Amino acid sequence: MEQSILNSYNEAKRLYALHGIDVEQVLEQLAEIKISLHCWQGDDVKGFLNKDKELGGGIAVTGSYPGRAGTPEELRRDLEQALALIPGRHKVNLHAIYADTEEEVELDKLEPKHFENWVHWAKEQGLGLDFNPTCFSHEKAKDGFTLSHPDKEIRDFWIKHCQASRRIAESFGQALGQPCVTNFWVPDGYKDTPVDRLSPRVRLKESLDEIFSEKIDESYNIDAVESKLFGIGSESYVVGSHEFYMGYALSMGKAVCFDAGHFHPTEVISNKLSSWLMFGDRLLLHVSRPVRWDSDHVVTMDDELLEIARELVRGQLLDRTHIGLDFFDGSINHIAAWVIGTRNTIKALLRAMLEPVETLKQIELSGDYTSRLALVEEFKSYPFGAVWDYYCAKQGVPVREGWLSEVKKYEQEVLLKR
Ligand SMILES: C[C@H](O)[C@H](O)[C@@H](O)C(=O)CO
Ligand SMILES: [Mn+2]
Repeated sequence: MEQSILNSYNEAKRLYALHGIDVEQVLEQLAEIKISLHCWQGDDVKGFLNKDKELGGGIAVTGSYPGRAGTPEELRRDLEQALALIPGRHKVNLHAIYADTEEEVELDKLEPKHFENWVHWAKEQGLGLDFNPTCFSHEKAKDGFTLSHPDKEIRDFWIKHCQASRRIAESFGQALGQPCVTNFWVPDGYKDTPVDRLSPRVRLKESLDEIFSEKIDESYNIDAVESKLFGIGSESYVVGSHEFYMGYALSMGKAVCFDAGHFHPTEVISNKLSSWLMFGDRLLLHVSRPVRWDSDHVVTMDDELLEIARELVRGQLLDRTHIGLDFFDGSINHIAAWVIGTRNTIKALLRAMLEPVETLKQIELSGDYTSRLALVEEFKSYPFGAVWDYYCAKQGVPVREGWLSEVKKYEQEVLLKR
């Protein structure tokens, strides 16, 4: 390790120690946190089943940056490249449409065997896997409804797909010795104001009940449900609203997935986590960045990211939280997007861990809001960057922007030749 990195780290360690913060211990804790890298950033949410299908479900990718992965091998190689530039050991989050198979298989007929290559790879790389049924970009979802569709035949197709997805997830958990988190998100909703808001919700609940009726050991698979305020084409009404899934998850013992882009523009998920975890057992995060709408921009070190990290750290909620990413930007290098978003998420957690939480809580309790504001603001310029640099070097990944030249090299040697 470069001497200058070590010197800066030692000085930072001394400053943090003055506030009772044990930096070595913080770094040990940080190394335990897994971030789930969403595979769909690598190919603009195309997938490998039904490749020719348009992206549906009211989500959109803009940009046509060259080099996106076109095969499972390319996607794995790209993920390896990204992971080599990110400190720590993490997970990869797959959608059902990323099945790696030569077979022409419908979504309701998917089996663990269609994901065997992913499992072998994950084992070899020491990664965990998470999973999602893909209830969009499909003929049977083209009118905007899936699990709450009025037509029972269509509903049954999606129920079977979700049941198949849970079995695949269970096989991941069994093979990899760590639970797979399966997230259920459906786009169902109306563009314009509906007359009947209740019936689709009754149908969605019934479908979910059927999907979850099969008992699966939570040491292999953990179910999460993801709400949304609106999507393209479902501006006026989404069946799986926040209130719907809060109620469903609480009554059924499921996790809630909070996507940072799925609420009103002035609403933040950081303010919701502690409330949920008072009543629910665990949560899933979709760390994303909405710009004016659910635009799924790459995660930056903005106030909300830091506030999410602080909530998890200050409330000791990390043990009950699964952290996943959910952004897709087709206008920049696909691997750089992963690296920027994931490094920022880890860095935000580190920053939050390097705050004098207990002192701040005491100050707040005593009513000394002047000191609270003063300390919080001063800590924003404490030398967390020196600790981050040391952590990256210790974990064997590039320090500071050193990763960028590696991505550019990979772009020249691999991506631009696709
Ligand atoms: C591809 C993901 O499942 C999707 O982004 C979902 O999680 C979501 O956030 C939809 O807006
Ligand atoms: Mn999401």
